[in-house]
Amino acid sequence: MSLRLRADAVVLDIEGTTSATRFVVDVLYPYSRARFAALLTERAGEPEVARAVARVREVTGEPDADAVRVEKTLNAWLDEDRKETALKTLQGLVWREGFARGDLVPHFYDDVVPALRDWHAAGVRLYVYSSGSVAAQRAWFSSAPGGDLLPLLSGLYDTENAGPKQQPESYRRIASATGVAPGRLLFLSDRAGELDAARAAGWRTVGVRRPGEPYFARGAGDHAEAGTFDAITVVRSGG
Ligand SMILES: CSCCC(=O)C(=O)COP(=O)(O)O
Ligand SMILES: [Mg+2]
Repeated sequence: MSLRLRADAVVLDIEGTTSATRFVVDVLYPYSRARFAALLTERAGEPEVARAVARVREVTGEPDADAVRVEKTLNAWLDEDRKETALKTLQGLVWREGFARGDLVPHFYDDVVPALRDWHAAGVRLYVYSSGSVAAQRAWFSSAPGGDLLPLLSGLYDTENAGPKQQPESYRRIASATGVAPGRLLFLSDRAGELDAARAAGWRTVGVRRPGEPYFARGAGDHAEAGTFDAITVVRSGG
């Protein structure tokens, strides 16, 4: 089924929406898991690492947790696929270097990049809102196989600068930062809980349901649905 929606900006979820969850879980997660010990010991003095470690200790209520204990916590969160901000910050630091070295190449579903180029060419602004950190998002989109996609993007949001993805307040914060009216923002995500929160903030929503994705069977609740990005036509104000 194809959808035609009025919006001035599209906000993209990554995992399960632009890209395969399997790639994130089978490639990115092991890559970070194998490098946490070195990050926590050799780079503990870097402000970003120190801040994230302090947050891990705060969340777990273990103020004296040493590097080994923090690593155990991070790995347990990875096993649960818990979208904890401190975990995402530390993963982002590791992945950024993996992408820069060419160890990692991001995955995008085939329909995604052509649609992003079309929407951008039509004057639709594009943003990202993902649990993956802004550092990870920047590395992800700039290392896209067909060339750097960052010039297409007007802004990047994560759980650090916008807040949790299932809370309407996060979507209000993003709307206000972009200056786009909530009713003109279209959020694409694989998770009904995120779509519900966006709609509660007055946004338009489309559930992206791709066969094989973990949330495919659960459906998108009562949100409009699309199986691929090329099934979505975005029409700007006055268009
Ligand atoms: C390049 S972001 C890596 C993906 C990730 O770690 C993640 O948690 C994505 O979650 P999303 O909110 O995009 O479903
Ligand atoms: Mg997702």
